[in-house]
Amino acid sequence: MGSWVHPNCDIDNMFCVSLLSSMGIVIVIFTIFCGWYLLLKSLLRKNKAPLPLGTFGLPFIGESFAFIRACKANKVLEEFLNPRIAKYGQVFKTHLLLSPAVSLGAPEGNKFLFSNEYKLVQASWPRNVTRLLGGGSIFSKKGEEHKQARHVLMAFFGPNGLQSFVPRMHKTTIAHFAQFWEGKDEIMAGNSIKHLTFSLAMDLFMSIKEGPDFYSLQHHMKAYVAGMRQLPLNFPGTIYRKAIISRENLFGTLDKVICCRRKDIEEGKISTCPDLLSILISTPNQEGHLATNEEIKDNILSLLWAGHDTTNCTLTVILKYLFLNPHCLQEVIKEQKEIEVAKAGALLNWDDTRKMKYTWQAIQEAMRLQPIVQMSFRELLQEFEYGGFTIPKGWRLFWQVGRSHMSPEFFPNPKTFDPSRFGGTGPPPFTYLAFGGGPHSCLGIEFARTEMVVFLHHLVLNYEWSMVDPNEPIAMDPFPTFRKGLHLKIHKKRSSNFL
Ligand code: HEM
Repeated sequence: MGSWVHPNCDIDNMFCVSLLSSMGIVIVIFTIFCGWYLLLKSLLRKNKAPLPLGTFGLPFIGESFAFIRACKANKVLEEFLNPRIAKYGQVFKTHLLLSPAVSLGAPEGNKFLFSNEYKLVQASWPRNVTRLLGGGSIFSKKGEEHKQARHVLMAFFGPNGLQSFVPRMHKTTIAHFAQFWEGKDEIMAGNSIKHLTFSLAMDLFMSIKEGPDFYSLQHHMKAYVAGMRQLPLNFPGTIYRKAIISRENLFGTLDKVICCRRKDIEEGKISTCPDLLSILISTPNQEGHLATNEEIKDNILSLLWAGHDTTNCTLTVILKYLFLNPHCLQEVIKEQKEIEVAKAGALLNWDDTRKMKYTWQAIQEAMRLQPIVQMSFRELLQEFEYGGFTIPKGWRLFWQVGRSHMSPEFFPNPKTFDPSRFGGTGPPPFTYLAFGGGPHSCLGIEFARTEMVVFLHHLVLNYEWSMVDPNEPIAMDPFPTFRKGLHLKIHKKRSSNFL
């Protein structure tokens, strides 16, 4: 009995057979090719140094959770680095924040990394951060473009640029103490100092004093900065989405401020260097180009982000170490008194701040014991060999600020707070990295140094302080933050010369 067959069925069957056999051929060719490729790769690898020891951890997540947990607990060295160094050696591989990564060791690894910027490695920030910083930001620039951006910003952040702003910093600091510390016997120092460093940035970056623009920027900065610590989940209701919206709101205010300033400069109503904004508007890069509004906005936001919490967290850490080491505090007071006597009531200037050598040593020592920025990443531009290992292109190098800070070889009695380590020629090169190193080292180091010594000048001459809980724990958020806000008892020693 003949079966009923659709007239198109034979054609379909033939088509299926030929499709299957073609696919079979493709699969066979693909398999041969892959086998050949793997064989070739393994033959080539035989002549190459091996990959560093270490583990990539879980699929996709890698060792990110262990790393983030150690960072948050302020125990990167003890809980993440040291166990791996003990197991795998100074150079080891891991998998962090969605990418294979290698730690090179210190100080040799630091030297290697910083001297190969632009050549073998380049700065690399996670996508969640670059999306919020914007393409015009110095943090997003690579190679030649980075050099150009840095050149323009140094017109403000270099010693020559900053000199004229020191008396203004001192004045704002005095006003801050009068508003927030005067008449109090207790204070949450973390909040107060955060407000001061924000006020200084507002004033020196854009000449914005407390008022509607100040409060609007302060409000939106909070949500913006919170987004930097999130995965880039851009959905309604996520912290990341809120940060993106805040960036747009911040841009709204900045647009208005930049527009007014351009007009004032064009009409000759204002000098071209009363603050960072005017300098950015009027300073061409080495190729003669002026910055666009987008670049100016991206950079101002980036600098507010990079310079605000870093400096205020550092100041709180210093207050702790000076309180716990009264003999060092006495040295700081002695130095500041000598400067004050010589000033005879005038506001501090640049030269005064450079005379505050012991105070600066105490700040550096506090940052040795408690690094503020914990680590950073670089992306590998090409494969290279280091320490007997092959490091493949596309992996990331991650360096840790504190890796050599506790080494007795470079810092004898490493747990002791001893500012004099930074006297003379200071620690050996590439062992102390609180402000990074190489072409991407901290752009704001002189700005931060000046803010901090001016703050300490006023504080130690006018106030005594004690920590309500000397064991108040510090969490990394992402910078060292006292869990209770650094609760201090304060006592005014005398009425200030300036009040
Ligand atoms: C005590 C306070 C500060 C600490 C501990 C600190 C630390 C650092 C570190 C470790 C780096 C290097 C990051 C890397 O290599 O990937 C860096 C870079 C940077 N810092 Fe700071 N910083 C501080 C204050 C500031 C201030 C006040 C500003 C500006 C207002 C600033 C702006 C920058 C910028 C723009 C970069 C990137 C430079 C570049 O890529 O060329 N920092 N900082």
